[in-house]
Amino acid sequence: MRAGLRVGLLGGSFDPPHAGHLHIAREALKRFGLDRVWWLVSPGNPLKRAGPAPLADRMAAARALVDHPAIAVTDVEARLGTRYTAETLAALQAACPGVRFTWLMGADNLVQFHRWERWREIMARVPVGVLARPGLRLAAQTSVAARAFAHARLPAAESRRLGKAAPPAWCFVNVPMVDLSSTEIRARGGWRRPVPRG
Ligand SMILES: Nc1ncnc2c1ncn2[C@@H]1O[C@H](COP(=O)(O)OP(=O)(O)OP(=O)(O)O)[C@@H](O)[C@H]1O
Ligand SMILES: O=C(O)c1ccc[n+]([C@@H]2O[C@H](COP(=O)([O-])O)[C@@H](O)[C@H]2O)c1
Repeated sequence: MRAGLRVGLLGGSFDPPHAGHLHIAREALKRFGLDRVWWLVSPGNPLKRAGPAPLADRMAAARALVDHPAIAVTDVEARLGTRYTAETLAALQAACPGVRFTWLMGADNLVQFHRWERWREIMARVPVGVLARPGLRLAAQTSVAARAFAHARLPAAESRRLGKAAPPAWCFVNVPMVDLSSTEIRARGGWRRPVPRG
């Protein structure tokens, strides 16, 4: 992989993937000055008790949805055997020296970011790009992590510098919002989990 390539990592359960994911991935490419976005389809969020649908189903649905040449769908965490984001980043940085990774997330995840394993290490490893999500813009910007790293916040007007900024650096961008969530899609039966056999 080309040294200096700027890769945004959008981790998620994608249970199921939806237009909101695609929207923020496209916005992140533009707003944060990235060359690529990789979706990291998670084997399972360490903070969620209920397991998601099988990884193969979520990967297939994500691949069917993504239609952009700079956005790739990956099962990197399953391949690396990592579950926590801090571990995943350490392994990716060791495997791809020279690639500049940026962690991407919706505003909801910044609200609870301080509960993630070794979250300060994540901030020290990579720039973090946060994208607006309906109803969560204020909560994100006043969250524990936002306050702890107020000194490392890049103004939205300079968001295109994020992809090559030295960490710690984070930026919140107020992009147009898509009001969709996997929870809502599951609740209306829009994602059929395979029925377990036996
Ligand atoms: N509509 C959206 N707007 C902004 N960010 C989003 C949106 N949907 C998902 N994201 C972000 O994408 C990443 C992966 O999200 P995830 O796969 O958990 O989807 P979700 O819709 O939030 O799922 P769930 O409802 O099950 O929590 C997270 O960082 C999340 O904040
Ligand atoms: O590392 C952690 O402690 C941690 C805690 C919660 C969520 N994450 C990651 O955040 C991403 C979004 O998770 P989710 O389930 O909200 O889609 C996904 O990549 C998870 O692995 C990571």
